[in-house]
Amino acid sequence: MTDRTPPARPDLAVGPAAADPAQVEAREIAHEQGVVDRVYAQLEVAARNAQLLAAEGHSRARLGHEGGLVERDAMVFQAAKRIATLDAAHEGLVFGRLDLKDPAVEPRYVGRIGVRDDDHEPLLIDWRAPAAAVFYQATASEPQGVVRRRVLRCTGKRVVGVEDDLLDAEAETDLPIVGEGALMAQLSRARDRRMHSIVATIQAAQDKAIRAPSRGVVEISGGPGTGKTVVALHRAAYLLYSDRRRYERGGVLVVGPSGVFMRYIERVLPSLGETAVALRSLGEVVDGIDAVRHDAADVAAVKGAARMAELLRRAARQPVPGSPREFRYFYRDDVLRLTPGDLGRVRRSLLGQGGAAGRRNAVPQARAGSLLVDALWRQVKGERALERSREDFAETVLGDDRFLLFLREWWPPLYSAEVLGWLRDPSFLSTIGEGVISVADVAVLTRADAWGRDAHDLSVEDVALVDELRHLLGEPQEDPELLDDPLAHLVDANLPELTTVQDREFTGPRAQRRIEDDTYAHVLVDEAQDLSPMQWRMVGRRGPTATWTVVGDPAQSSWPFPGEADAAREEAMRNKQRYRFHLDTNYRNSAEIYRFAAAYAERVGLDIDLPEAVRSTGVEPVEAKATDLAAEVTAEARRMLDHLPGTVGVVAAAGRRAELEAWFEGWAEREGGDQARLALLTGLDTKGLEFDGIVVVAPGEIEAESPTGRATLYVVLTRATQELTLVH
Ligand SMILES: Nc1ncnc2c1ncn2[C@@H]1O[C@H](COP(=O)(O)OP(=O)(O)OP(=O)(O)O)[C@@H](O)[C@H]1O
Repeated sequence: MTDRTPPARPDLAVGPAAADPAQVEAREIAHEQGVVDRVYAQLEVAARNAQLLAAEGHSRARLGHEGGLVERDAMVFQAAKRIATLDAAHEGLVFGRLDLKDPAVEPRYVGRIGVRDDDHEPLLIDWRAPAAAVFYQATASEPQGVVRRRVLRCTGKRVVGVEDDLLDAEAETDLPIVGEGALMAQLSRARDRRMHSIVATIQAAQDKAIRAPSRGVVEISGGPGTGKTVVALHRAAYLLYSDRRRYERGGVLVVGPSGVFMRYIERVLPSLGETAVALRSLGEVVDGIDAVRHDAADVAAVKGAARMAELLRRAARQPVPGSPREFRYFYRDDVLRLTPGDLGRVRRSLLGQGGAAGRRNAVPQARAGSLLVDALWRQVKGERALERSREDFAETVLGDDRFLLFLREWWPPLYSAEVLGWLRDPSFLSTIGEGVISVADVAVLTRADAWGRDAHDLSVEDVALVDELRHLLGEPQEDPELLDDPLAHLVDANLPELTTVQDREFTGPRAQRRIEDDTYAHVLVDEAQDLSPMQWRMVGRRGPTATWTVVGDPAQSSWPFPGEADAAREEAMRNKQRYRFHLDTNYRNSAEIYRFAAAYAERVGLDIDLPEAVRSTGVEPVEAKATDLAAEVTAEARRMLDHLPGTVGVVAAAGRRAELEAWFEGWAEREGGDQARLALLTGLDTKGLEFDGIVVVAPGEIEAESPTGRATLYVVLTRATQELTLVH
């Protein structure tokens, strides 16, 4: 079922002057060009005015009514500038026209932003404004007063085509109806390396999700290619428009599966005039970290599990591995000794002082020093010593290099990546893991391939753990009370002796923002079915008071324990109200390709959400048996590149990555460097992406790669718009 009931499509020209279709089209284009020219001219005027007014000073801009106009014009100017630079080649500023039944009402033009004429009458309506909603919601069965909906295809400022839908066949009108329908024209276009806005052809069911009220959590579900991602991005633009103050100030965070995916979607919001959005892949959610490497499936399954939260909570309370376990101090006639038991008591008392969240880094070194001095003072027995006051004693101890060195080692500021590194040690892991993780978990986490080379070499899965620790430990900060530390001169020189190689390796001086700055006013999670419980905790921290958009399709999930992830997702949403939207038309795949993918999914027992693919190409997917895999795959990729106008993806199991690159060495340059139409990908890399042609290398290997390999292969099979070849 398409969202819009197919409109009536009579002969090309309706009405009295049934003329040559090409002539009618040319006449219509010329007319629309006149309108578009007027809009651009007015935009230039607005831009000049905005510049002049802005030059008069910002302060006026926020005063009174006139000020409001300045602000608006400046916005128009900014948005227009971005549109002009970013998307002129693909998408025009004016894209829609509505002709209403009431002949007294002038046609309305809809565009990426709103533009008014000199009398402040709307010349172009912002697609997000209430007056534009009918452009998307009118259907042939419910025309809502619209007779004809027209989509203008522009290249830059030039109108190159129009596509009409006659919505009210009963209406008495002599409006000509031109073209094949905007949606089909849009869906058949060649794909490039970027996702484009669908602002001209948003379908009614999609529009409902986009314009849902900015409350609680909007959940968008649907099978492959139903527009979940692109709809969610348009929703972000809609929210910024409808409550700019709240969302621009509070920030909008978009979380997606990979860096490749973030690059794929990064143009959509700027092309809608919005740039105030943080786009982060799961490996980049924590400031200053950009992890791209994935752990092996079994390692990822342990690191992402909910039990890691308790494991890390325990780790964050442990003594620093390798730090001194006791301390002796000679004072007058006394030998004072802090035993492991004494130090444990002081540590627990300090941990109790880290604020409501019990954060270790929130307790300054000076506070730790003072408690240790108390513990020492309680042991002072000798008469000569007791002649002196506690203050004298404290001054002596705190001025003693030996004590200060001990203090630095025993209560240092802790970096989360450093604490994560402690988990590499089997005995540390066994101590804190008792009753939390299994022997099998310990075996997985202590395997050589479970961790990177050092604290900076983090996997995507590690990032959620680092974030958990950041929130358990608090920000490491220089202790202001120790800034004039008499020991400062000593510390630099002595650091190599003070810490083990491992300690220093895991002490990352990463630039981090403050924890309080992590939150956003809106959080959009794409491919939500893939988040592990630990990743839900990380993302949840970004939006305790935010509104949310959550997008996903459970059948495409690469997380093996959905129950646990659902619980963590509930926790992250904190009982917010849900608004659910379901999309059921596949706009990506040809009907032939999706039929093939759906049959596969059913055969292997995936519980799929079955959308209807609306576009048929007559080209069935091909399965080939290769005797020489490299030769077959490269020949097929060559064939696709030669006759498909857009992109081609070659997908193989992660284990074949290096081999695949060798097969295609030099191809990227041949196809035009960065603009290359060819991409080499692993199964997981393909999440959320699409290509005109897909070549799957040894699909059985992708299936066998992880417990969720079948779901991954289903994702791969649903990436192509035109052609799909599997080489076994
Ligand atoms: N209304 C529309 N008009 C034109 N194109 C559309 C429309 N809706 C979706 N599309 C196109 O369909 C393709 C699939 O959209 P999108 O990637 O958002 O789907 P998805 O549901 O997130 O897919 P998946 O779950 O498989 O990753 C994109 O090329 C998108 O531009």
